Amino acid sequence: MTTVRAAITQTTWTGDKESMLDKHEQFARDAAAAGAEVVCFQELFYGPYFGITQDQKYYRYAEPVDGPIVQRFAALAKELGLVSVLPVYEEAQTGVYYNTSVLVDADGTILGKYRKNHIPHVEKFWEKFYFRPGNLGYPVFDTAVGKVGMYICYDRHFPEGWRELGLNGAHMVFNPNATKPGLSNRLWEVEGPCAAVANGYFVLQPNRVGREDNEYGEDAVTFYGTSQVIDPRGNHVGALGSNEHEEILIRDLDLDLVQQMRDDWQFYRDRRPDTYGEIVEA
Ligand SMILES: NC(=O)NCCC(=O)O
Repeated sequence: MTTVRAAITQTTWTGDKESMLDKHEQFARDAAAAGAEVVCFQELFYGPYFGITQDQKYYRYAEPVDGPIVQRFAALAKELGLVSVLPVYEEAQTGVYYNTSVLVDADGTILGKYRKNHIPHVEKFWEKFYFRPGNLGYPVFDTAVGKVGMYICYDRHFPEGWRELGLNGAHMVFNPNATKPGLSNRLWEVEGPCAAVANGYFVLQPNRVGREDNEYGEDAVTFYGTSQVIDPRGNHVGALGSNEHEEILIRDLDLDLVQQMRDDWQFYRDRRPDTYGEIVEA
């Protein structure tokens, strides 16, 4: 059996970037001490979820992917031998911003990045003010823990991207989130398991938790946590995260399940791309 010990974290905004960075460094250290080989943080992990409002001041949270934040956590990944998925606010060039996850291997090498392709612009998720849609497709990377893909929050409503990640060879997909009560609750329950079974891979979904009180006053929202890890048969691996508290979820992934599920259900054989032409018409 090939087992990977994975960690995902759910945290609450402290009110400042430096303490968020320190908190996540400690979480990575705690995860590694518990034997984790890979960690994924929540969406835009070191900032508030500023999509609640449209305010230029939040552009200052962006930095290049070779900037100090990624450098710090790449050095930490190397020190801890921990594959790390780092959801950051990327400034690609002056005034060009993406919602990005950077993937760092266990030796500290920056393997690449995924840029969120589907950008929401609905009540309190005003992301088109902050991000260009991604332009890097759906890459999958060979890491020390296996074949890793990434997909970010609102992306999860789009089965097409999940499928691309499967076709590109993913055995585990990390899907960092910032979602809150309301329309998304039921979707949160079904989308991860559906993606896992349809594509025969593990889905790992950290979500923010708690109220971002100190940031938006009366407009503040409460994120519901309940981070989850789902196996290729659609079952939860361990319990969901708390819906109130910060937490590190540490879960053992039996990677043999990927092949077993794909052998039992021949979805890759039986899919009919020749009948799906309309999907790729704009
Ligand atoms: N962060 C983000 O994309 N939120 C959109 C709401 C959702 O998809 O749950």
